[in-house]
Amino acid sequence: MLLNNYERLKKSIKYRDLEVLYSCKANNNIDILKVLKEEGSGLDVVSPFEALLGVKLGFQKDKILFTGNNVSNEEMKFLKELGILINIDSISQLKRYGIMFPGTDISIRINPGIGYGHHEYAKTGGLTKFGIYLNEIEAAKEYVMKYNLRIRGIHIHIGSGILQTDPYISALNILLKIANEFKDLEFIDLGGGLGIPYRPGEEKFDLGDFGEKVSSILEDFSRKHGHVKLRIEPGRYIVGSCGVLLVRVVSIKDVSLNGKRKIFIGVDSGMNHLIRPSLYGSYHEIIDVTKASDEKEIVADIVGNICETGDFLALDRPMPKVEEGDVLAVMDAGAYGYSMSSNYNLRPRPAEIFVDGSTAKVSRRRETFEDLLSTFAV
Ligand SMILES: Cc1ncc(COP(=O)(O)O)c(C=O)c1O
Ligand SMILES: N[C@@H](CCCC[NH3+])C(=O)O
Repeated sequence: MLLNNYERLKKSIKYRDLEVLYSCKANNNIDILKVLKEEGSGLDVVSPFEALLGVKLGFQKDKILFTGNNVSNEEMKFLKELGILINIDSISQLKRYGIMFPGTDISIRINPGIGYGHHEYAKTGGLTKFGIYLNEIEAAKEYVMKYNLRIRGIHIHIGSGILQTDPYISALNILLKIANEFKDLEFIDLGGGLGIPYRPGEEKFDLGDFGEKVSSILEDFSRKHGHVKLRIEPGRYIVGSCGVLLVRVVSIKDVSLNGKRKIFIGVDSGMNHLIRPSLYGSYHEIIDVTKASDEKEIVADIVGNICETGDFLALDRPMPKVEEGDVLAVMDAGAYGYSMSSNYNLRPRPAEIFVDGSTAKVSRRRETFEDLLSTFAV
């Protein structure tokens, strides 16, 4: 499934010079990273350790791009020493970079003024903290001249969980207008954000339409202004459908108050392992894999073991008659699941199992109490 998603996306864009930089914030499972590296993928990284991990795993350095936000001078120094290109996110960062590393290469993240995403929090274009705004470009050019910097690429990333092509085309057109103002650009980076259907019956992203439109715009641009490489930075699209979170039902509460009945299916996991439902109200399909039939008989909230009322994996969900001890599979948990998990309530994270055909291996072992204790100054 992983390779299918990767290949399908790559093949949909016919433009002759395409580079895919997998966005490893979606899922940093080491076996996934190894597979994608073997396929020739590059890496979109957003923190010094993501960059270091990419280098340690053997990703080509010139295929790793660091797109940080509120980046400190210490972090920039670390990345420069590692040999990773920095995609500059603000005028402040550009100025500080120029003083520290005059005469070197950069890329620039532009905020095209429009943002899209599956939730307000998943929009990164528009009035957000991300990127250099269109009305800051003149100032950016001045710093580029002053510090003799070379802009190798320009970049946008307008948001995450986008299911239509149009937002990409609007943003790309804005970016390409600006591209004319920079000489000898090596790449145009369209960012990531391609969505996947989470709900039954939800429409898929029309990859054919996306690929065709993006390719034709880029071909046209290259003909008029000289050749540029196209980069994209998908995360969710590649890994979202590949992951399943397995949880066990430990306790069922069937109660009523003021005439309203409520069934709580309590599991041994929660927002500490998959925060998307609590944070964005996101929907994940949940299947009782212990039951032979999926016939819906009850409506229940599927809740975790964390001390927060907002700790749920699903609300008012039609389910079969789940029993204590059953295992539930929370589907499409491959993107922003483990990578957004935490030790809240001092609960260890689960293991990660990498399944390849009929073989399975532990990619990351389950955390222990000793792991949690190891950072305490006891
Ligand atoms: C700069 C950048 N590129 C790529 C991505 C990947 O996004 P997605 O997983 O939605 O494809 C993100 C995350 O939103 C990002 O911040
Ligand atoms: N973490 C998000 C989206 C934001 C991605 C990072 N900018 C999700 O689960 O959908």
